[in-house]
Amino acid sequence: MNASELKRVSVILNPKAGQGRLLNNWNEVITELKNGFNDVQVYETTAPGEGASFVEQLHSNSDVILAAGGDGTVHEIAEALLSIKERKPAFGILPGGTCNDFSRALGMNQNPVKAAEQLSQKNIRHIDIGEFDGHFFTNFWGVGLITHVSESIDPDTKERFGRLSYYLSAAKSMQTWEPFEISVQSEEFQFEGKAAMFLAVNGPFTGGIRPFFPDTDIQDGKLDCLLIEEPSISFIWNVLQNRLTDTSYEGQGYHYFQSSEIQIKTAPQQLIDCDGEREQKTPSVVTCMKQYLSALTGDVSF
Ligand SMILES: Nc1ncnc2c1ncn2[C@@H]1O[C@H](COP(=O)(O)OP(=O)(O)OP(=O)(O)O)[C@@H](O)[C@H]1O
Repeated sequence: MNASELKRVSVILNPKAGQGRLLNNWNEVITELKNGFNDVQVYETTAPGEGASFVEQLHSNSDVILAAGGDGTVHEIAEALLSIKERKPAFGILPGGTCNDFSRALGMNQNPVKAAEQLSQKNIRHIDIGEFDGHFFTNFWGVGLITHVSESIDPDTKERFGRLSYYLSAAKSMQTWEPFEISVQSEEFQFEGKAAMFLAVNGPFTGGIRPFFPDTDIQDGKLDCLLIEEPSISFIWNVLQNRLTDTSYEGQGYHYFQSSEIQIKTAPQQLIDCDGEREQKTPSVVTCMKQYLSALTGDVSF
């Protein structure tokens, strides 16, 4: 698929995402998109799951499908698109939620009008996608502390404090976390023991910040993985200083590695957090599907 073939765009809009943030300048967003594409159609969702149904209806008549909303909308639409067996339209994001982690990974401007301008440039890249047990993820797969953090975010706090609510919830979860037994098996790294969290990421942003995984590459066919045995203040300090991949910190309760396939077993069974959605449980085999999706990207060096 090359840029000149991208003419028909279907925009799937969650008008409720980020308290309707995208609607503030929606006419300008559409004007920008029409500068780049011949045919721009908008479909508004009215309930969870409708984004996926739109993808099923629209994919054969669209060159590009844009997810307009937050990370939940992005996950739903990307997963539906990735499940299509035939030719897949290209994927793009108009960021409209709280963290917009995967849109940041694709280099999208967080101002929706500017993001529409970037999309109209038709800068197409083939990007990696995560897969586990028949499901897809664009940004991350995790168990342990990360699941507790997203589960304990209070919707009112999220509405008032936005991204800060993730850190407030993380601080709360740090006091109540419980270790679990984990077995991590991959070609590059093996571990058996107690842990607080295991995370495998495709994009570098988690909770809207980059320091967790400064060096990720979403075209290298590998996931960046982090195993934390016991979270500590010194660990958080390392994270905030952007030094997580510095191997001299190995042995201080965390392990960082890259891999394209990881087998994870836990006891007791753990709820998986996948791009912020929490439905499946361990055990799992998590893999990276190299350059599996054509995506419209913004200003980012790959
Ligand atoms: N009209 C709608 N009303 C309510 N929920 C919807 C609607 N359309 C889509 N949804 C669902 O809302 C969920 C959350 O959406 P999304 O993550 O985009 O917004 P958000 O929660 O405001 O953003 P963020 O996750 O970044 O905070 C998605 O799972 C989506 O399926």
